[in-house]
Formats: sequence, C-alpha cells, structure tokens
Amino acid sequence: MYLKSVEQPHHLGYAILAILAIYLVAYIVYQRCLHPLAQYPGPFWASVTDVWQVFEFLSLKQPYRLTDLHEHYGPVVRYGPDKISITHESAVQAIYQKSSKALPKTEFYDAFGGAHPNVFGTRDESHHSLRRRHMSHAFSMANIKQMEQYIDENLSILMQKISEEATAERTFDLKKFLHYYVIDVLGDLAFSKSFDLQITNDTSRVPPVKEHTLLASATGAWPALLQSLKWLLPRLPIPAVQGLVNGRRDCAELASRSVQRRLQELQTSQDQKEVSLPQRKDLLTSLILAKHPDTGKHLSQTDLETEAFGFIIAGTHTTSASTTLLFYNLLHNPESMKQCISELDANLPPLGVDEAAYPVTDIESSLPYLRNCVKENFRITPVFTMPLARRITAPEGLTIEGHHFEKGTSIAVCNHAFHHAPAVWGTDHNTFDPSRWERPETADRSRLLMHFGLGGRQCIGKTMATTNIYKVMSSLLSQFEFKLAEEAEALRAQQGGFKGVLPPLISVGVSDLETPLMVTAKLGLKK
Ligand code: HEM
Repeated sequence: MYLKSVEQPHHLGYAILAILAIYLVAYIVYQRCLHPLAQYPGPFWASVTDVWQVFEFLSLKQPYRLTDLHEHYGPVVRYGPDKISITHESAVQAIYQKSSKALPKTEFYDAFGGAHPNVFGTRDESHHSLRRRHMSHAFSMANIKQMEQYIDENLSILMQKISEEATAERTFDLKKFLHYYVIDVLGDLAFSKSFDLQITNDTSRVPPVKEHTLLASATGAWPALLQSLKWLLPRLPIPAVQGLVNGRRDCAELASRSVQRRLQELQTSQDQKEVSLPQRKDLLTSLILAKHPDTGKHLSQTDLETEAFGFIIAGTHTTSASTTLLFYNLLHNPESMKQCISELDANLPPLGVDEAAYPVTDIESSLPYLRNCVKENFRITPVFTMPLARRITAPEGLTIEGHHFEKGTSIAVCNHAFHHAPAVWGTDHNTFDPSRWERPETADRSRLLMHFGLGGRQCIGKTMATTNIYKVMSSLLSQFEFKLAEEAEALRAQQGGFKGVLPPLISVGVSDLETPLMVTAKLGLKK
C-alpha cells in the first residue's frame, strides 16, 4: 500500500516529463522544419527561442555578431523564431519607406517606454503622426539655428577645457570631454538648462542612458515575457540588474524634474505678465505650447515627461558616440584628418576672439570634405545599431528580392550589418574612406544610409545632431591639433596600419567606442 502511493507520484512525474519532452521535440521540429521562416539560415538557438537574442544584447556585441552572421549566411538571417534580419539593398525602401501603417514597429519598442509611450516607442501610427506633428517645428533647421548660440556657449566651455589640457601638455580622454559637452547641449536645447557637467565634472549628473538602453534592448528582445520582466526585474536582488533598473528610474526622474522646472518657470513668467514669453523656445517649451489640432488640448504632464525622457535617451549617447567615433576615425586615418584641416584653413577664416564656433550655414556651404567625413563616419560606425524591427501586417505578406515573408514576421535592417554589406558598399566596406562619396555611384547610395533610420519613423533629431557635430568638428579642428596619446598607436596610424580595421566597438543597443580616446592637443592652429 505504502509502496504504491510512492510509485504513483513517480509515474505522474515521468508522464509529465515525457509530455514536456514530446512537446519540446515537436516545437523544435516545427521551428526548424515547418515554420514559414524555417528555410532561412541562422544560429540554431535563435530559431527556437528569443532568449538567444537577449544574450546577444547582454554580450554588448549584438550588432557586430549579427554582421558576422550575415557574412556567414548571406543577406537574409533568421535571428529569432519570428525575426528576420536583411541586408539586401532593396529591403531599405520596402521596409522603411512604405506606409508605416503596413509595417508598424514591433513589441520590441514597448520595452523603451511605460504605459504612455513616447514618439519613439509608440506602435500606434496615428498617435505617432500627431505627436510628430507637435514636434516637427521644434526640431526644424530654422529653430535649431535660433538656438545656435546655446551650442556655442557650451562649445566655448569645451574649447576652454581643451585649451587648459593643451597648455598643461596633458593627455586627456576626448571621449569623456565630448560626452559631457553633448549632455550639456541637450540640456540647453531641450530644457533651457545645461546639466553643467562640463563645469562641475560631477559624474553623478551623467544620465544613466546606457543602463536604460541595455535594459530595454535585452527585455524587448523577448516580447512574450516583457511585461513579466518589467514586473520581476525591479524585485530581483541582483546588483547588476538593480544597476540597470535604477538607471532607468534615474533617467525618468531627471526627465520629470526637467519638465516640472520648465513648467514652473513658464508659469512664473506668465504670472509676472511677461507678454513676450516664452523667450527661449527649447524643444520642451514647443511641446508645452503645442495644441491638439481638433480639440485644442495641450499635452498632459505625463506626456511631456515621457517625451522629455525620450530626448535624454535618444539625444545624448547617440550624438556623443558619433562624434567620438568621428575623431577616432580621423585620428586613425591621418590622411583624412590632414585633408579636413587643409579644407578648413582654405575655406574658413580663423575664429574671432569672441567667436566660439562657426555658424552652421558657413560649414554646410564651405566644407564638403568634412561633410563627407561625417557621412563616412555614419556609414562605417553607425551608433543606433539595434535592429529597427517592423511587423509585416499586410495579409499578402512582403516579398523582397524573391524572398516571401508572411504576415506576422518581424523584419529588420540592422544598420551596422547593412552598412557593412559587401554587395552594397564593396569589399572595402571596413575602410574609412570619405572620398568614396565623391564617386557618383556611391554618392547615389547615400539615400540608403540607415544611421538615422529612414521613412516616417526616422530620427526627428537628425538636424540637431548633425548641426552639433559639424560645429564641434570644425571649431575644434580649427583651433587645436589633436594627436593620439599612445605613440606606437600614432605611428601605426601614420603607416596606414588601421586601414580596413574597425574601431573597438561596444553596444548597449546603441554603439560606442569601447575604450577611452586618449589624446593630446596643441593650441593655436589658425591664429
Ligand atoms: C547622431 C545622433 C543620433 C542618431 C545616430 C540617432 C538615430 C536615430 C534612429 C536610427 C532613429 C530611428 C529609430 C527607429 O526606427 O526605431 C531615431 C529616432 C528618434 N530620435 Fe534620434 N538619433 C540621434 C540624435 C537624436 C537627437 C539629438 C534627438 C533629440 C533630442 C533624437 C530624438 C529621436 C526621436 C524622438 C526619435 C523617434 C522618432 C519617431 O519615431 O518619429 N535623436 N534616432
């Protein structure tokens, strides 16, 4: 009797195990042999579980490993059970430049926002187009030019800091200087208030954007468990996880404080009956003043806070990483650096005593080589490298280059993988060569560059980012001569030793130079 009661649970246990094993085998056979994407190559684990992609993000090498997979398997790779990454040239137009309604963003983006998604994270296309309309003037070139003086003020602090390093003949980390500068500019342009990082050097003021981005990318890669993870992770007593969760919370609190302060300032001005207000139309103020075209209603404070959060996340790490990588690429390709400086010397006068930077209009019209360097930098080392996944919703599916993908498939171009597709950019795709854009056949391809995304969901901040990058590059290169601090590295660069070698990169969903960028600067080039 006793023996029987012990055996019964055993039998039950075996039966459950057997059912699970059969289910698992059937699931794997389905994913590998019968699933509509079964014919597409990719790693085994990617075809059976999204967890594979979670670990790819956590490895901090996701975009580069995906690029390697494309090199190995070709232009179509299955990187998740329902996920396709594609590097065919025609995919860019087919996925991103068609109606966004037919190919909306996937659940991956839910991880980037909360209950009230912002313009970046929303999957609702009509919500998106209304919000985007609210914002478009604030991000226009006309408005950015009106705010140029605030970029100049921050640039002047940056120049002063570099001058001090130059005078003291000290080696310094240019990556850190640029990062602090970009964060301060974002504060000024978005909220009319610099974060004062350049002045205070207070690292606690750096918004923990990387933590949030990594958390969002890794959890967004596993949509089936996303909501559970959002609940569970803040409760897990694991320091690394807590670091990421706290990073997100700190960014959200910073956004919230920035909105409250600006609302308070505007209210105080109104109370004091300053009729001409607001005098500074930063990005947030434009949103505060925006009205719904039909109802005339303003955005709620929660909406303002989620958009402010988006500005901090989308506008800081991206711009500073792009500028750092441009410096890296020029310092490791001294011929290009030389050409940039000669162009500056020939086409722009020295900056006046009271001038911190060249106006963006002058740069655009007179520095074509610098423009090509910026473009080549975006091609070879794009930073917004997470796959920009879209869901196929048309009942007939989507066909690209003879490959038919059914309704429901998640399809993406990862810009790092695409910008390194030899079939599109040639076998020298790893070589930093700004002059490639002087060749008509390549110049024509600039419409394919994906560093800011493309189509209706492309980056709204691209004018702000490129204006900032042009101004930083032209002003710094006109005032200082930068050299790599490490002599052996500088010598290798002089000998062409970095031709065709990509910088050491790291990605939290957004890429960056993996190491510091240690340099020396010499003053007074153009004076
Ligand atoms: C070099 C710097 C930047 C890069 C490389 C970059 C890249 C991108 C990319 C690739 C997207 C499209 C994402 C997608 O399709 O899912 C995007 C969207 C976006 N970016 Fe940027 N970005 C940069 C700077 C900025 C700045 C300075 C801001 C604002 C302060 C900004 C705000 C946004 C917003 C709000 C979106 C969502 C747009 C929409 O869905 O309509 N970005 N960015």
